[in-house]
Amino acid sequence: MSAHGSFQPDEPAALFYIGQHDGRANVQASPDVLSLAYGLGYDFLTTPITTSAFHSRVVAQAKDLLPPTDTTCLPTLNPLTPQDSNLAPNEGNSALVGFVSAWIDLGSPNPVIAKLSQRVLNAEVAYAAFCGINTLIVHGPSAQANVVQYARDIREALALGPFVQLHILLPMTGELEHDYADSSPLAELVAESEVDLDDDDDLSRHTDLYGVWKDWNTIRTICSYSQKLSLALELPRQLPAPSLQRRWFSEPIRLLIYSRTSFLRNAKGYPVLSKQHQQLLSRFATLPSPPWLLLSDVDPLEDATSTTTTGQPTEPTPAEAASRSNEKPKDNAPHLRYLRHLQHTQPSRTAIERFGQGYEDFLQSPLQPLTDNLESITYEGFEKDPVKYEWYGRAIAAALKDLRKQIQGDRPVIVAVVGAGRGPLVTRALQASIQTGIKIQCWAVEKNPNAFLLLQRRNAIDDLWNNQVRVVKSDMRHWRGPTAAESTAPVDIFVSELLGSFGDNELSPECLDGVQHLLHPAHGVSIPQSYTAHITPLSSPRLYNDLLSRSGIEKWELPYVVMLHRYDYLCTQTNSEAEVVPDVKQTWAFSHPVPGDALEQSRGRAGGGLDTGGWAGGDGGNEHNARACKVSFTSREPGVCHGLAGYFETVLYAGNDSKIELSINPVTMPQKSRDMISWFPIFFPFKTPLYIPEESEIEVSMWRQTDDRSVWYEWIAEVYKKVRGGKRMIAVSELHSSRKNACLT
Ligand SMILES: C[S@@+](CC[C@H](N)C(=O)[O-])C[C@H]1O[C@@H](n2cnc3c(N)ncnc32)[C@H](O)[C@@H]1O
Repeated sequence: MSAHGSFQPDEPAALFYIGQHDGRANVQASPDVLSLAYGLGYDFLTTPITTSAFHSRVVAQAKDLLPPTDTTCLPTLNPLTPQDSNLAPNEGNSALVGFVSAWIDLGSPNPVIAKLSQRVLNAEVAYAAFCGINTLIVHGPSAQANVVQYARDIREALALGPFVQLHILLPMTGELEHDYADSSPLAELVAESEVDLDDDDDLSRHTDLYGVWKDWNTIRTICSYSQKLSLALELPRQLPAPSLQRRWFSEPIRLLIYSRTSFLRNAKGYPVLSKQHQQLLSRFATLPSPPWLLLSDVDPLEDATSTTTTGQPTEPTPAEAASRSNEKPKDNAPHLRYLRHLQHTQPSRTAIERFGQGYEDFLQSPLQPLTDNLESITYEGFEKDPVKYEWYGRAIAAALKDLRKQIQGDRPVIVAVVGAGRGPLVTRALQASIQTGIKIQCWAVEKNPNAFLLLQRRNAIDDLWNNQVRVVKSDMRHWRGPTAAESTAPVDIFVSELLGSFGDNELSPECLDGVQHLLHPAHGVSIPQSYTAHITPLSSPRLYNDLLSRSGIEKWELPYVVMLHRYDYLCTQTNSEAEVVPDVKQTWAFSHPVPGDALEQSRGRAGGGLDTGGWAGGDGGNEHNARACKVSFTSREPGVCHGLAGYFETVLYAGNDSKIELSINPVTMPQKSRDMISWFPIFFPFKTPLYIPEESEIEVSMWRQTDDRSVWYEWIAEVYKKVRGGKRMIAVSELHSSRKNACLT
């Protein structure tokens, strides 16, 4: 393993050694210490930036100034002297992670301490960056700190160097296992001074399960979700509730800190992690850039190597040497070896995880197969789906059996695959005919000229379709259907796959409307018969951050297709198997053929005629495909909503004794179409993240709008806090609209 952590997928995360994580007893990183650490298998080493001499100097300065007599004249800090830091610019520094002094107290209620702390932070960050150490860890705010002031200081420090990366060290829960809150000698001086802590400034932030997360949210919000800011999260021995684990998983954690207390001992006395810890680590290991693992307070270099803190190995005395030769070889780094073992024995990935590797949290514009002609490689991607075509085959077979009973005589059943692509559904239709023994006349209609060529080739191959298929190059809305000479009957079954991640977002309703007039009026079947769109509120700092870094304002007004990976559902419920699942609500539904007179009425308004195929447009001819909804969600835990995750479900065919469905809704997908890989979810972003307090309601309004020539979506969310006897509105998002990027019909 290289000395530098690499961010390649699958590559095990790098590990660090640090001494005491409060930064005071840290081993000073000399070249000797570094090579000893590498020898043990560590990749990086942490180091304090300044010395104890510097600490003493600042404490002395603080004592002189306390209690503050004139708070308008706050202290400055003299520039660093050679005694203040052992660091110097050096090539090896890229393997070091700097610890900003743990004894500062940013945001202290005492103005002298707050100011001195800020000056120390700036001096240390600037000097570390000057020396080439750009990865720096800063302790989170103390229990008494003003978090807003703390965050403001961090924001200033982030600007001190172009490559500076600050990792805020926070415990996963509010329980103070370490000295997170009160280790600061500077803070201790407050007690000696006459400045009282405000009585209201209680420590309740840290007794609230989400208190630490709330602090983090304040810090990163004030730092405008800077990409230079991330988290070093310290893991307790007992992990908190799964909901809080999921929340942290969605945050930009670059370092996971395991200290001695995170480990248990197995029967042989070796350090191991609990099952829950292993599961959490496995989850993090699935990330394209897994966090680095930082071992703290374990395997001290001194114990393992007889190394002094200056890095010089000490000679054992003759007596020590004699006794050591009788000992069995000592495992110098059991914690490290154990974590390496876990890294190399991670569970294998699911079908969708393998398929989506490299696409995690990657925002893509949805396909527009109606306006664009797809590439062969895109079709090839669809065709790899192990579930979708199988289910379509079953649906066609079931429909054939049901229709055979309804069709008079023994004429073949007319099956038309509309939007046939390269023909996988044509193959399934022919196979269903063989399997059921029901004769069909098969049509393949495709508007993409390149795919049309391939369809003709496939048809000509004896072993494939053997010229059984009538291949038509046409937009389905303009197809006139089989002529009287070709068929004595209208189409019995239309088979199509025109669905996007949100069901109707690739204009399946508009396309199928345009061909519906060719369907047998009495018993004609559309496969799919219906589809529904679904949403749930999502927290994903990762996606929000990605959008922030993109140019243009239109980026907030578009839905994106994305394989969601680093996110948290804000509203959940428990299913019948006692599993926590997202609360996913339906927005609207479409079914085919369009029931009743809806189509005719719409067309009538538009002045178009059914027999022309397609509609004239512009006068409400597509109004029957407009939709609107208002759905409400409850959030028990606090969070931030960055957008809405969208999904679809479809009934391919529900017949006399079968119901064949596909779903990408995470709640129903395991039962309906597990392992299907053709669709990732869709994501509707919010330009301004919405803070969601605990016990609140999120009301989402959504529209599918049409001006007859195009279709677009609009979305908005309102947040209400439940109060006694009702609810009070506390936030509302902008009204987003994809009209400027509408899908053309
Ligand atoms: C998502 S692809 C599915 C292709 C194929 N059925 C499959 O499952 O692999 C949709 C196909 O429908 C075609 N298509 C979309 N709208 C169409 C229209 N109005 N008329 C004809 N073909 C259309 C596209 O060119 C594309 O080949």
